[in-house]
Amino acid sequence: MRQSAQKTGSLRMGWAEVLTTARMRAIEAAAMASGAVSGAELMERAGAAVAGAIRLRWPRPGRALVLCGPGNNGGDGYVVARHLAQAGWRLRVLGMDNTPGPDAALMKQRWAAIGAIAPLTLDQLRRKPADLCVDAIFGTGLTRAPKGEIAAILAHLGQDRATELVAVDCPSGLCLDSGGFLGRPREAATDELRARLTVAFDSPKPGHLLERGPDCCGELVIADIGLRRWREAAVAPMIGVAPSFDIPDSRRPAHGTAALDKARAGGGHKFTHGHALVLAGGFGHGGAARLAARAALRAGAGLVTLGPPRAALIEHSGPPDALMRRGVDDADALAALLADARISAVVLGPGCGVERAAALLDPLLAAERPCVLDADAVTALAARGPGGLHPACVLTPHQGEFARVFPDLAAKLAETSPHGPFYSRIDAAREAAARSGATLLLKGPDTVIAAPDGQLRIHSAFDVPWLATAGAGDVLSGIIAGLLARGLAPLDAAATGALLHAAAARRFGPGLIADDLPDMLPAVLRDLGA
Ligand SMILES: NC(=O)C1=CN([C@@H]2O[C@H](COP(=O)(O)OP(=O)(O)OC[C@H]3O[C@@H](n4cnc5c(N)ncnc54)[C@H](O)[C@@H]3O)[C@@H](O)[C@H]2O)[C@@H](O)CC1
Ligand SMILES: [K+]
Repeated sequence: MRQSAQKTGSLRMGWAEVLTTARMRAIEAAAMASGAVSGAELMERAGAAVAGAIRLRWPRPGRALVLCGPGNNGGDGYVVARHLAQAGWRLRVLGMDNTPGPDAALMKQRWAAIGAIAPLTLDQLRRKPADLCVDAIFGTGLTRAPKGEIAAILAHLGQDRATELVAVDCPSGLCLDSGGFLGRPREAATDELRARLTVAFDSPKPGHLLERGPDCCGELVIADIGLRRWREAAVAPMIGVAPSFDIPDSRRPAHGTAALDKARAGGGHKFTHGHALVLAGGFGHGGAARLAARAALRAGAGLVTLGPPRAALIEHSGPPDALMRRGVDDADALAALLADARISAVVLGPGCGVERAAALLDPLLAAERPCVLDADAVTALAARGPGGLHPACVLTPHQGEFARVFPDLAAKLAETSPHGPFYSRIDAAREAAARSGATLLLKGPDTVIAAPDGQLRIHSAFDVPWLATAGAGDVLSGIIAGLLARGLAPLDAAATGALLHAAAARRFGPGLIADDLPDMLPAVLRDLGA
């Protein structure tokens, strides 16, 4: 997501609902069935919103080329053309030679009354240069990979970096349920469509936030077209629980901080803020655990104990003095330590060593304590299989670790197909959470967090590429553990943790190293009013 998405009123509140394309269609259908609004009215609002967003960014009218596809996305395009022409733009409209549905047909007719429609062909596209090109070829109705002339047109648009591209709902070909381009490899490609601006309707879709979506949509604007009443009335059976996402720089993410407020309401004693235990590895490998422990302290855990083998205790004698240290040699020692019910969260994995992580996993799981399983603990899980976890476990794999534990799901995630929707990171995280019985946070700039009951959050942080730095994952584990220790539910702890982690990186800026992250947390928490 680029910067000005934050300026749209509906997104400023922070956690927002993300709609799958099926749910979006159901909401539109409910609105139209109510008789309160017609499909044509919705299309007028959608097209007007796109034209308005264009005029805000390019106030001086120029030459615009509008490409209209065979369905309602094309219908929106004809509305955009009409509004831009009325605002003094010089228009060329290329349209598919078909009979669209009644709403799009009406919009085509309304445009035809004031301007020409040339055929949507590569030849026509190349004829005259334009300052701006509006892509209204395909939106949420894309079911299969574009072929033939349309594929050639999209390839041409992908290669043409000189014309500003504005996408209606999405760059055409993008699968809005996954963020991949149908029929193309899942990785970035040099000729993929890169819009400067994408105007989507009512709510973001997963494809705007995942995989190629953020890079290819450019600045994302969510236009309110008056469907909110039906979205809020929509009940779960339509499509299950909708995921949420965070917007960079949002000041007060309602749900995220609500969870923190609740945790803080416990009172002032250090034990009411929980006690996090961070298990560390052998001598010389303690840096990762120290990062996690510092982050757990900064995230507000009342007490944090670092637990290396006794022989490695000496390595941890430096600051912070607020940190407690306790030797944990083996499984028996951990079981004994966890007999203290005041230890309310545990981190296992960062810098731990796979063998030690595997040995400590059994007593940790037996204690049924909220825990974060990261790094070497995830690798250790791969050997024994992901079964037998519990919902208070938060598993935090990056893509590579995910593939070790869930190779079949990772393989599905890498697949491309000519038909949509693609198997998405949402599908993979949800399936992995259900299979393991744990809360799963699949790391990336497009972090997806799934609870075993199907609840989902998306945390989009494409604007902080400098967060991909050694040790940042260890800090994330520590933040989540700190929040778990304070009593947040696993899904809230993981989602709020991802949000605080990215916000800390954003506040620091480029040049960040993982050591800087924990110490940015007080400022971030202050900003959030938490
Ligand atoms: N339904 C509504 O009330 C509203 C819809 N809106 C617009 O409508 C769009 C969805 O409209 P549609 O459902 O008509 O879908 P699209 O306009 O995205 O495209 C669907 C059309 O393309 C065809 N198609 C799909 N894949 C193809 C391929 N690979 N090659 C050739 N043809 C292909 C389909 O058979 C169908 O005719 C949204 O993205 C949005 O832009 C907006 O106007 C808001 C209101
Ligand atoms: K489009």
